[in-house]
Amino acid sequence: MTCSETRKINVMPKTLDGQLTMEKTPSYFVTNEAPKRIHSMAKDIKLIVVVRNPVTRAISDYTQTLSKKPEIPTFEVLAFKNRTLGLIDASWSAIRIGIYALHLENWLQYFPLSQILFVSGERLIVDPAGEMAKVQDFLGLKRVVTEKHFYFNKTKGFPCLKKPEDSSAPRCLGKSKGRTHPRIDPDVIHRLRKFYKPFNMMFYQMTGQDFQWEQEEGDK
Ligand SMILES: Nc1ncnc2c1ncn2[C@@H]1O[C@H](COP(=O)(O)OS(=O)(=O)O)[C@@H](OP(=O)(O)O)[C@H]1O
Repeated sequence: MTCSETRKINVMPKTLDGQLTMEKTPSYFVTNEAPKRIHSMAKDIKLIVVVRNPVTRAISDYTQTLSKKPEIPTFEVLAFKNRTLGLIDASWSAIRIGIYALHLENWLQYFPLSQILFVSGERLIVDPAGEMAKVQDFLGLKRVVTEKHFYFNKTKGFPCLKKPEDSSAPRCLGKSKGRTHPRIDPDVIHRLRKFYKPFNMMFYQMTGQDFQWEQEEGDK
């Protein structure tokens, strides 16, 4: 266990009877050592993974880095090992993270599929209550969060909470969620879609869920 993981466990509140403790670290899904370590800590843990079209995910990842380091090369430059040959750079983290089948394989060495819930990032935007129903069912909770808790915020362009527990005002996610993505060369998007297709197919087969990423028109 790393120092930061030990620190995390030490600061986490004790779970009392009738309570669930949740912890969110997106990087665990793509960290090789994570499944083994988590399994040795809690074999019956429930795992939730939010996945979205890996092409959009890569662009979103790049957009986030760009906001912190505006001097980085363009997405088109970073995406290729050799653009003329159309050779994608799968070692670039923005691209590697989207090879979901590869990461899942690692988790399935330690956890059965029944302990993992895959939430569609696309459905979460168009039907947040529907996806939240699946989450609550998976966790064995009563469906407390429902349709009536969400509204679509036109300015933000995303669903927001009508009234969170801790305040009387509606609340959307912060400015760093739902940023406008830069325009990416359609040829590059096309090449990336081709690159991900076999991995996506493998992922659908492994999870028994068709996320329909091949049907989408744009990158969103
Ligand atoms: N309700 C709502 N409001 C705002 N944003 C929403 C919402 N639901 C899903 N999303 C999408 O979540 C994306 C950001 O999530 P991240 O994966 O970057 O978050 S985190 O790093 O795991 O904290 C973010 O990606 P970007 O659009 O690229 O910013 C959103 O598309």
